[in-house]
Amino acid sequence: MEQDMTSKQGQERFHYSIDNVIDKPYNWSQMARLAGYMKPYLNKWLPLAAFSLIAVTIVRLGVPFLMSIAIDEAIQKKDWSYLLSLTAIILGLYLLGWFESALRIRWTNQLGHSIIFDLRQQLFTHIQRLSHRFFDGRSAGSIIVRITNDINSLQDLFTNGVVNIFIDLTILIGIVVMLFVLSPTLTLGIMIVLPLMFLISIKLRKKIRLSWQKVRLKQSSINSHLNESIQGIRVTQSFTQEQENISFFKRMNRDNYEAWRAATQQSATFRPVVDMAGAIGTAILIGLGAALIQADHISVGVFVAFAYYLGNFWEPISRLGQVYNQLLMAMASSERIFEFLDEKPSVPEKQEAVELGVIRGEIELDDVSFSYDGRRDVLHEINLTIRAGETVAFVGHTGSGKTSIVNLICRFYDPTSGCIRIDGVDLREVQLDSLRSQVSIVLQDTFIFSGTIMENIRFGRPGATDAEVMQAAKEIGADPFIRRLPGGYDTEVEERGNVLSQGERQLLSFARALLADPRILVLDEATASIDTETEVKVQRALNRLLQGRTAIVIAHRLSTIREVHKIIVLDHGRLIEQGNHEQLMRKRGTYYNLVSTSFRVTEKE
Ligand SMILES: Nc1ncnc2c1ncn2[C@@H]1O[C@H](COP(=O)(O)OP(=O)(O)OP(=O)(O)O)[C@@H](O)[C@H]1O
Repeated sequence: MEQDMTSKQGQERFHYSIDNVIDKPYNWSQMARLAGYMKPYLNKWLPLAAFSLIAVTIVRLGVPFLMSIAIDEAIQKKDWSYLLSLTAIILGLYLLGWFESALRIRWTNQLGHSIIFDLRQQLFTHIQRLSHRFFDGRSAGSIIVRITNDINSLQDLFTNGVVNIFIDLTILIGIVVMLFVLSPTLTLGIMIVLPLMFLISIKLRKKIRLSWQKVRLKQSSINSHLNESIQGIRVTQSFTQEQENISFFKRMNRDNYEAWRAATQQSATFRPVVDMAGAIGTAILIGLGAALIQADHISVGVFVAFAYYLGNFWEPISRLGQVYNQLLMAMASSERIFEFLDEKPSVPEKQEAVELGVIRGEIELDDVSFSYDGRRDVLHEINLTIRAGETVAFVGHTGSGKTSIVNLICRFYDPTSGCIRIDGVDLREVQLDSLRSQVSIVLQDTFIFSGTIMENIRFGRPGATDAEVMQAAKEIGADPFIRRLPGGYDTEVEERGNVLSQGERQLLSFARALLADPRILVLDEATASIDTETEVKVQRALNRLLQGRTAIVIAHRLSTIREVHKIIVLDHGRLIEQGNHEQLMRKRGTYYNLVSTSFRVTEKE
């Protein structure tokens, strides 16, 4: 079932298809897989778990039993020294109970957090390696939700749930056994309420579970929307859509609030059911107990022990209900987490993949066709050779397939048919790292990471020294503007590098690429118009960057195109012309038309 945010007022601008309300309560193989995450910690925690289990059982079962002895054997027989020793033992047991619970809270928390740490790390690591295809189909928000919310919802289970299940079950069984030992008649009398309680609670549980799932879905939508609306805030403001955004958020926020309210209300009905069962049980105890005492079937001590045991009986039942809920929530979350973990990269690395040595940088596309979705081919039988050290420009109308070829050369995707070779080696045969470490991409929209300018350039080669970073910046011509910044190379920039201008960001990304010193460089030239002075700087930097390596430029500026060795003209995914500027101009074909229509506006031919 798809969850979409349909509006109460017609068509919504935003659409989130995120998750489903899962109505199948159990998936044991999944639970076993989840439990597997405890394995590394078992050696360390099992002795503690065993200690906790034994200590809790002794305390919870022992105290009421000793009370009954104290009443029947010491108080009624006025044996004060016996009473004193029993009191001392009871106090000792309470002390043991206190020590156990303090210890348990600490270690179960540690266990839970360790498991959550592992799981989150594993999920993040896995996602880092997934292919572009995975990210094509998902919003960043929905991925973030899984790494945060879904994993958080497992936390409760691992910190309290797992351990409590064992302890509570043991106590429950222990109490029932003790009650039967003390008085089977009274026990049977009291247990009459149990089936009734179970019936009501099973009904309630299902409702409660579904309503909590709904809460989670609403939160996921909120998170996805938050992510999107903050990333897109500039567009929102420039189209003055803030009001619409606010009212959409308000609706989602209200939905979330309502879901919470419903879920907490439903959850709150469970406790009274348990309490009611407790009250009925107590009433039966008093009535039936009094009759049994009168008839000399049980002693007063046994009666008191019963009251104690019963007091301890309902709490674990109520807690088990809670754990059951946690278990179901965890099941829904783990299903989503495992779905990501099971996602295989769509460009798999072969077991026997070879490591590319230092490449010369010759690229060959041999009859390459490609489709993103398996339905529509965006590249058709491309044959192309780029010699080592050559600079090649891809030109063509928007959507003609320029970026797609580049995506294939970096092996973000595999061709549907045909083959791509670098220095004669099929890309499907090589280790991805050894390929990608020698190919750099400079995108139009330079991504700036939070950190200093220095760190941002160093991203190109993490091992580079400060001097090397500065050298790269100098060669590119970024040094003067960096030095003019308030903190120079140590100026902090934020995620999108808002303190920098478009041209400055480009120079920064060139410096980054120069530092990486790749054998193959792919450059998606920025389309945004920049002033002539910056243009000259960028062009000079570009020439420096392209020197001595194979370079592919998705070109948007005539000044760049004229300097390249070869121009490849694409049209609707087909390679239709290639040659240098003069040759293609003379041909008066597509390139000629492209230049006269697209480039003349901004530049003279
Ligand atoms: N991730 C994707 N999933 C599905 N289709 C895609 C994807 N990326 C691009 N396409 C489609 O592939 C075709 C070629 O796109 P491509 O990005 O290669 O064009 P381009 O020549 O680089 O265009 P532009 O100059 O606008 O960047 C387009 O029709 C586009 O709709």
